[in-house]
Amino acid sequence: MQTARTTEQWRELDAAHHLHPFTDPHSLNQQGARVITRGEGIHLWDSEGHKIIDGMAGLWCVNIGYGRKDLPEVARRQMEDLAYYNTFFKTTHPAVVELSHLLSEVAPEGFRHIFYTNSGSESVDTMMRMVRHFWAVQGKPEKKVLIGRWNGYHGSTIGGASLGGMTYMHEQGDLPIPGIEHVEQPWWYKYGKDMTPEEFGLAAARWVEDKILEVGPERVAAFVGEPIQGAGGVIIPPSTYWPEVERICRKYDVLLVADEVICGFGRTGEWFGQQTMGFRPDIFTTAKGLSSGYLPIGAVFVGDRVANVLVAGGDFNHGFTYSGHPVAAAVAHANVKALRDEGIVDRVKNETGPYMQERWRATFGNFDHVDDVRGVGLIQGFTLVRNKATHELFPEWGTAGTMCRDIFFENNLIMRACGDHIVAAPPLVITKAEIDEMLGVAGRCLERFEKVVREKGMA
Ligand SMILES: Cc1ncc(COP(=O)(O)O)c(CNc2cccc(C(=O)O)c2)c1O
Repeated sequence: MQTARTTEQWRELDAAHHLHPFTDPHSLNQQGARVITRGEGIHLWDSEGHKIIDGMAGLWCVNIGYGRKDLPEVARRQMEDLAYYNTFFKTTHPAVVELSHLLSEVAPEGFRHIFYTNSGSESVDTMMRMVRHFWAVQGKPEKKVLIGRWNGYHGSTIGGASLGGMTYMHEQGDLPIPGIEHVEQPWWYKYGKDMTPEEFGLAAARWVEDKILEVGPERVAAFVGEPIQGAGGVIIPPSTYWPEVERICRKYDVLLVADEVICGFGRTGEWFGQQTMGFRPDIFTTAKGLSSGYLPIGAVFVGDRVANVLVAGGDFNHGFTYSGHPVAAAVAHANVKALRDEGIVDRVKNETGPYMQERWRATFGNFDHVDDVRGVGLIQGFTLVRNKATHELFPEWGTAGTMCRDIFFENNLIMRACGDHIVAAPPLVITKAEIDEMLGVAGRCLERFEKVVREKGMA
């Protein structure tokens, strides 16, 4: 529904009536929001007619690309047949049944049960209540502490924000809630420089063991982490980290949870990031790529050990009005089916992912203020540094990142600054030619960024 207005009119109404997430309203209203009106493949258009390369797939979510004609048609048909019915009180409907069956097929072995939500945050909160319920029904109600990582991101609900390790979120709303602990993140570039990455991965995993022993294994319900931290700046742990974390969780009988909201549905070149990073969780949370953002939906994949206890454990008193919403479920089914049947996930693994990683390193590997160039599949990043030789970061964390992000934006390219990490996660349908297009623009933007760094005397 797009009333014909000028950009200025949209901006004025937006400033008057719309509160944006994670935004300083005063600052935004001074410059005015960019009005995005259309999308096609990896490109967006704004109300001024600018064609924009969306190197972030929206918010890490439009895996299948913009402008699909099939998904709106699926939504229309489902809406006409059954726009809504709930899955409480012994009812179900074909859309959520078919989606559940399909998801059990694309999931790693041992995940046959799915609980539905409307977002990643709700998936995380669902998981938090589920793991505590899992131990309580087995007579261990005191086994309820959840361990996350500093600089991990698990959403913006009270539970998800508490489990996440973004301290600037904890400061708003008196978080974290009780029963949440954090360990340091497996960021080799900052914490592991005196070790090989492999040695650091084991050391970082031992932080989890130390915390379990500090809290007491009998009180720890689960350890929760993103296979690769996304919003924290694409922090890719060394290969030894996750297998060692899994070994430690098994040793102390602590459930292992993967938050796959970003890493899921092909982002890393496998269906799920746990497969790329080499570990098997007991539960994993998803959203984003489940529907490619075409409609809000999330899903918690429950492994057999937990599902068997839940199924036998009586009422799990949790759920949402829109859990398994018919239209969202139908669109998610069509989306996942297309990711599979059009070979999109396979192409990320075998063609466009390797190509992106090779071109990403070639494009950013030789700048004076860019280091730790990294990535896998179609999730990648690098860190802006003051001195590459000494690994010295810029003094005011985030200033350089914002400068660089703004230069991308001025050049009609969207990439994210997470502090001084620059990250990208384009739609999975990106072609090799579009990767060349995107990185051509990005490389020129980095040249501009380094010129500004020199002019400002930041080096
Ligand atoms: C790992 C993870 N877990 C949970 C959530 C929460 O999902 P919802 O937003 O749907 O409730 C996320 C979301 N990740 C997210 C959301 C919004 C912005 C950015 C960013 O990188 O700027 C990242 C996420 O990345």
